[in-house]
Amino acid sequence: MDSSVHLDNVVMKFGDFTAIQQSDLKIESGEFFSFLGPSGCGKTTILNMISGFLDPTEGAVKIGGEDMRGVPANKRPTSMIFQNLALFPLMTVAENIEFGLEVRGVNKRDRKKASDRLLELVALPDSADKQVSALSGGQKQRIAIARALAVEPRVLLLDEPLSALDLKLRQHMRTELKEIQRKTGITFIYITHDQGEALTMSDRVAVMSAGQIQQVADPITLYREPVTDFVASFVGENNAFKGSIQDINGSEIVVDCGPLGKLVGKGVGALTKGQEATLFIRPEHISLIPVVEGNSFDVTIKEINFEGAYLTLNAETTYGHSLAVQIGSDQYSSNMTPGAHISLSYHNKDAVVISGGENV
Ligand SMILES: Nc1ncnc2c1ncn2[C@@H]1O[C@H](COP(=O)(O)OP(=O)(O)OP(=O)(O)O)[C@@H](O)[C@H]1O
Repeated sequence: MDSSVHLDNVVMKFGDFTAIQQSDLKIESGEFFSFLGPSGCGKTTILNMISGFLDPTEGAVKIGGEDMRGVPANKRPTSMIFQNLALFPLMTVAENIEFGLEVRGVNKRDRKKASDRLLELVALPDSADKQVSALSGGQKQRIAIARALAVEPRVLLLDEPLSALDLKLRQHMRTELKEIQRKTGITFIYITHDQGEALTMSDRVAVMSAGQIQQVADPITLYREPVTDFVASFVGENNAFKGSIQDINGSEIVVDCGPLGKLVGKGVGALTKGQEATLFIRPEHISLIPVVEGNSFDVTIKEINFEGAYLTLNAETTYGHSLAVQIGSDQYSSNMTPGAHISLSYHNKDAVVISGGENV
């Protein structure tokens, strides 16, 4: 069955305010897809357009190729899991799961069959008769998933469903959610401001900022090849050096970073000489060992933290630019203390140069 979701040139306006700028995006059938972005960027608005709680001002949402204009929320092949889960506290687990089926007139035997199957799927086979109030946070989470799946949606919409859980449980539930998605083959559309969640679970992620989709890619591509300065600074940690493009040699871009000197990186998108640009280097790509003539800078160590396999350094260049560095513990030497001066370096291929830099 086609469970793809197409945002066909949708725009969402609230009065004069454009919450979602024109977006065209196809989410494939059976994909685990996330919208990632800071608070207020429009994630919930996108989810509400898909579920039918909001009608796009322009364009259309298509599910399985079918135009959803005029189809009310309760008639769409979607199910939603909310941040607060919205379980019925005075009902048993089975009653919660079966609720949607009961509303649809499904008989008791088939309802029980469905809830038994779903409790098996979410690894809580013996809890049908338990009261919801007696469950732990993680168990409630799984029941919310089972309840949402009971009505056999083609698309499951998840609105930051892990945000109320503690860190350890949240990390565990990521694996579980991914596993449930794999077993059911349903399209999962997940919204979050937590990049760890988006990157670990998703096949693809759309990074959003101020109502605009900035980049759609698989997690590794997003991390390694960000196409906008917003994505480069929002996804993972990054060091940003603003400057202007001095030279272009094929894909290698020389950025004049003022007093810091000339730094070289791989160009992303169309770039021209003289243009303002930002060069990004990940903390783990900065080395203590001189790797390339020219790509180096002298810093003062401000803080050093031992994290086991690696060390993190907070450093500052002579010109007051702060820098995050991550190095293997094997590179540690006893003279690396706060106040010490060291030289850092990186490979050209590990830095990316992106036009602009207003978000940095
Ligand atoms: N009904 C509405 N009327 C007017 N403005 C709205 C309405 N709903 C959302 N907005 C605005 O649209 C923008 C996007 O909101 P949305 O809730 O989609 O963001 P979000 O990324 O989900 O944020 P959060 O992570 O904080 O939930 C915000 O500026 C919000 O104030």
